[in-house]
Amino acid sequence: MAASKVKIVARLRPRLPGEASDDAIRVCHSEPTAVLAESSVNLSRANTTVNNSSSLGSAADSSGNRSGMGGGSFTGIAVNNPRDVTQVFRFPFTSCYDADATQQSIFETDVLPLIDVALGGVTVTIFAYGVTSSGKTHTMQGTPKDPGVIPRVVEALFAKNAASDSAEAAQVTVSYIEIYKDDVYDLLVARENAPKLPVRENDNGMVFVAGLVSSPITSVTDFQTLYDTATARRSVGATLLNRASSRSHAVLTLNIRRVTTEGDRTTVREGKINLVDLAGSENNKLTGNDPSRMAESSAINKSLSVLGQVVHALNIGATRIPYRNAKLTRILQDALGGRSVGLLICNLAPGTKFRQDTLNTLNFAVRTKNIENRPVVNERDIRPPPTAAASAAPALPRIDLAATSQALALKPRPGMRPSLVPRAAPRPSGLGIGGGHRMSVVGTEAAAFVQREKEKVPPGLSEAEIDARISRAVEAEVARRMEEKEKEMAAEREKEREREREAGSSRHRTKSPRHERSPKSKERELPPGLSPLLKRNKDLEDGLQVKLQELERRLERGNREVALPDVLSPVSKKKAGRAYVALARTHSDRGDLQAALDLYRQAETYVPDNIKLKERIIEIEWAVKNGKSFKPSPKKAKKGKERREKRVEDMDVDGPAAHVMSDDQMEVDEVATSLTGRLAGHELTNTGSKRSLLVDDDEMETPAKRPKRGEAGAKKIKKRVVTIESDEEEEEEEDFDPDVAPRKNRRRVAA
Ligand SMILES: Nc1ncnc2c1ncn2[C@@H]1O[C@H](COP(=O)(O)OP(=O)(O)OP(=O)(O)O)[C@@H](O)[C@H]1O
Repeated sequence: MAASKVKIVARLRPRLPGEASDDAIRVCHSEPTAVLAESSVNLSRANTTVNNSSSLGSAADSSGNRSGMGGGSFTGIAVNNPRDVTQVFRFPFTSCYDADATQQSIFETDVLPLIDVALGGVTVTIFAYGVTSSGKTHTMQGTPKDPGVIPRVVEALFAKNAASDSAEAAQVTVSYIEIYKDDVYDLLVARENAPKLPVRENDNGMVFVAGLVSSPITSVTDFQTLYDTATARRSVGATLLNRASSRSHAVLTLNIRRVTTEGDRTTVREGKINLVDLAGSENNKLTGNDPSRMAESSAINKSLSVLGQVVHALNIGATRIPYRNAKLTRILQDALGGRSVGLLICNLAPGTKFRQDTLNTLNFAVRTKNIENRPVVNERDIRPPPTAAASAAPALPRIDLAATSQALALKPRPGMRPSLVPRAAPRPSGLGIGGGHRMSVVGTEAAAFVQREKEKVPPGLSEAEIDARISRAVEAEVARRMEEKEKEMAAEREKEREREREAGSSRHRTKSPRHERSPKSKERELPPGLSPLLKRNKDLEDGLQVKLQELERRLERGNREVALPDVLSPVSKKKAGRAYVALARTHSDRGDLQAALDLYRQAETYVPDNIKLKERIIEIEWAVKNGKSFKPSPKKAKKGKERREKRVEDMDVDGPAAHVMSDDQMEVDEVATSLTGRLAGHELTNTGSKRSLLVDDDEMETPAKRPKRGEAGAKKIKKRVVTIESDEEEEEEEDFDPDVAPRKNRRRVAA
């Protein structure tokens, strides 16, 4: 099949009771561009664009329109620039729905055509994206009186079944998962019995959730019963913005198997429809989240941020797409640059309060628009044609035969049933579970197993029943072998620990207790990005130890894609983000906008929720794309800013005012040095103070030269005066304001 771009539609929900009425966000249907200002921005051209030339165009009138500009017409979403009322951002969409749009119209226009695609053997993924309370669940699930996309898809599927020849009716099975705090749960299983399910990848690069129930349904009523029970299990909670806010991402999958006969050719097609209701990105200031909601919120925001990174990586043609950084993106891998046909419904909430979130959503949408998938038709010929009884057989619970066959490394042989799914070229993957142990058996052995199972099948069974039986047997066999392997690996790990204990006690006999854990041997095991940080810190704090163990576990599992932002504490992330912003700013001042953009994007990976940063990225992207220069808007004066001088002389390094480099400083230091090869920008300390890094290397205390924390004895450091800019506000989110210019050489050191 030809490449297919993800289709994007936008839907603006109506105002809810109590929401102020304003026109910050508008849906335009074929609106003459003559009424939109020249300075408004067309975001289709430039992914994300902002026109900095505020001198163009006139102020918007009360309806947001302007006069006297250009020709043509515009269909899409118009958003007033929150920072400059003379500008309008325009996001063109072929399909966009305003507050009056009905569920029926969205379904008929954009969803219904995809059902035939799935019936043709292709995977279709429809997902609802948007800020919390923007109407995602309303769009996907709806209400009993006004059902959304999910119930309508099922209804349409069975309506098509009823209208077609019974021999060609689709057999449908359903699975339903939620991803809550980055763990996957089966919603078709009662919550108390639902374990966290592992996400696995077979040798063909197909990602699947292991152990997931897939239930057959034969009617809309069947589905509704199942769906209502499962939906009630979904994690929902009240926030200030939404009384029933989804605290998880939910993915409902309809597996569709269809047998068609044309002449003497009988074909089985297996399609899928993934219906994804994402949790909404959250601004904790607006949601008023308590600590438990905050934890959920941070998991939600992190996974959505990874989704944004995946989309960005696909857009720039990166060699590494960070699918593995969140379960959400692993599971949606096929829909993002994979083999499925995609539809993204961008849900938007009206009003100034949501304007920035709306811009973020639309920015994401525009990036997603460029993603190209390569849909694959999952079909195979069956000879001889099945009997009528076989085709009309009721659907049976199925497992992903393709996935399990792959797990068993099945090689189709003459006479064997070919795989249902086309084979892609094997992709290099991680080391697999257990540091290189693959959960597979030798092909011939597996083939022999299936052959034996086939021989056990009593005569007279339908094709579907034979499939189901073999699938179940294969599944049981895989589970048995995996269990065996787990046991073997556990025994190996135990032996390894035993060896380590023995080695440790022999070291203990020959060395002092201080050398019991050799830092050197520890460093060898660390991922390359982390070891320099730890090298400087002999006494690892407990939290870091835990993270380190987690990293080691991940490495053991073969996940090589551990990103630095995953392992830093929130404070360190903030500081690392600031360091990148400071560097970006210096590049931007020098006019190297591309480098600045890359650095701002790096900063975004550390502080994905920072709105000002997002705005800055949008602005610079536009400037880069259009070859324009970039002038940041002048920095607003900050309240309460004061300079104070700290006299640091003859201090005991263990004293409260001691100038000791913190772990966090080291991390920032590391980021800054690794980026530039020398120190630049600001060094940020735990106290919220900043020191310029634009100093000669030999002026800087390197960690090696610094007195060690906790070291006995009052070591003195050189008498000097350090001028430190300190500002309590600096720890606040606003401090990421990309307009903060790097202060030149704040640090004056007097010998
Ligand atoms: N098109 C619409 N028509 C009428 N009401 C709507 C519409 N869209 C959303 N709503 C209402 O807005 C509120 C929030 O919608 P919903 O729960 O679907 O948001 P959400 O994006 O799923 O939020 P969260 O991410 O927090 O789960 C609900 O009360 C819902 O009924």
